[in-house]
Amino acid sequence: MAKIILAINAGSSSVKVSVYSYSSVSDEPKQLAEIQIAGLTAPPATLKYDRGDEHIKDKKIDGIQGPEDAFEEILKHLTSDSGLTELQHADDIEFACHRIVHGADYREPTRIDNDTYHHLELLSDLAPLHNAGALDIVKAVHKKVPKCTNVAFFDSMFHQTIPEATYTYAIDQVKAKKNKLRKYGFHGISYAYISRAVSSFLSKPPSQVNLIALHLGSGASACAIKGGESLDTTMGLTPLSGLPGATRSGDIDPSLIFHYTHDAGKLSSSSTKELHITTAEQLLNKESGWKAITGTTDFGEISSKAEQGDAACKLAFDLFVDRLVGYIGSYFVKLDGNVDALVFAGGMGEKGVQLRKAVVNKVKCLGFALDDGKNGSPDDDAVASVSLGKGEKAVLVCQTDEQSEMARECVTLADKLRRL
Ligand SMILES: Nc1ncnc2c1ncn2[C@@H]1O[C@H](COP(=O)(O)OP(=O)(O)O)[C@@H](O)[C@H]1O
Ligand SMILES: CC(=O)OP(=O)(O)O
Ligand SMILES: [Mg+2]
Repeated sequence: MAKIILAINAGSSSVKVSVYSYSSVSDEPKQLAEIQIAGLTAPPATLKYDRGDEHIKDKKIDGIQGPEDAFEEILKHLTSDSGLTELQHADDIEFACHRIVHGADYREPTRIDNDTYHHLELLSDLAPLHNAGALDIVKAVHKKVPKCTNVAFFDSMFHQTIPEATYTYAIDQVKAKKNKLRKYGFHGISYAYISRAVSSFLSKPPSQVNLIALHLGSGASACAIKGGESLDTTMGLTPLSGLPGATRSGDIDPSLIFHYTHDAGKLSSSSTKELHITTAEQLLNKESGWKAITGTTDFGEISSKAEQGDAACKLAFDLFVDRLVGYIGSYFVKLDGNVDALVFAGGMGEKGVQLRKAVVNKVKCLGFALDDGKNGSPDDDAVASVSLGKGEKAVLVCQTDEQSEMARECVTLADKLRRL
């Protein structure tokens, strides 16, 4: 009988869940449905639901308080859809795969039992604004689907191959090791998907493919991928560093926080019993980025207003292009100029026509060039080329899919995860 996997992606502003079935561990999981609640930080949230090729629902939804609420609403929708015959009762779910942003030194997908749960809770201090929401969903699954096996997939896992000189911060090494202060890197589930999908598109094994990959969503990062493995990435100890995001500052001079507010080190009003965040973390993570410069977190809106001459939007747009081309240049050198493709992914990477144009224009000197026609409407496949011709290095758009990456890995590991 077919077994059901739920793959749950708790992002900073959305909860996305895909439903898969599989019969044996040698199967590719088959996607049955995809549902998401987005806009959690800018209510009212929106719910989108697709089953197979059918678009079932797209509506605004009130009263969603956070990720746990969003998940319960999603589960209710899935189990009450009579068209989704494979999932009529929550107990039909064998595995729930959870995207956990910070896994510190976890090196592989891990079954979540009581001990792992508490260990992950302790890690929340390293990613105070990310892990807590995902753990709330783990709790909700435990309550609503007690028979299913919860498995943690870590965003940080893909970056274990980053060399020591790259992941080390130039601070006291005893304190650094004791407190686990180093670059971890995130969006790794997405980069694993991108590396595999692009290698298959280029008809080469991942071990022979070098990429500069850009995951540009509410949180944005870049990654240098060498032979299918992470060589460097822009996020660090937490997802705050590197590129700016919807509400995140990205890299700043660390001294800036002492000039920003005298209360920077005090606990912020968002702190709760489980969550300890300072005013500085609150400001730089939640009240910076596009929201601070333009008043909106929607980069689509920022891009069109920038074109119409809105000064704040133009500043945000140009600032992002500036940071992006800086990292592309740096990673091009780190990869010795052997780059098979520059890959755009994530909401802004996939939909940001103007953004891709501005970035690729600036990195022409590295051998990248865009086909304006293809860039305006890329093919709807997992990977589409938007580059000019065969002479130039490839520029690709990848519709990254963290849920499918987790489900695929879960099927491969199913026997081991069940036995543990
Ligand atoms: N047409 C567009 N052009 C550029 N960016 C867009 C466009 N439409 C949506 N976006 C951006 O995509 C982001 C969402 O990306 P996504 O990867 O789904 O985010 P998340 O981090 O929540 O997973 C939105 O915050 C928005 O800024
Ligand atoms: C790691 C991270 O920033 O994730 P998201 O983009 O979902 O916020
Ligand atoms: Mg995301």
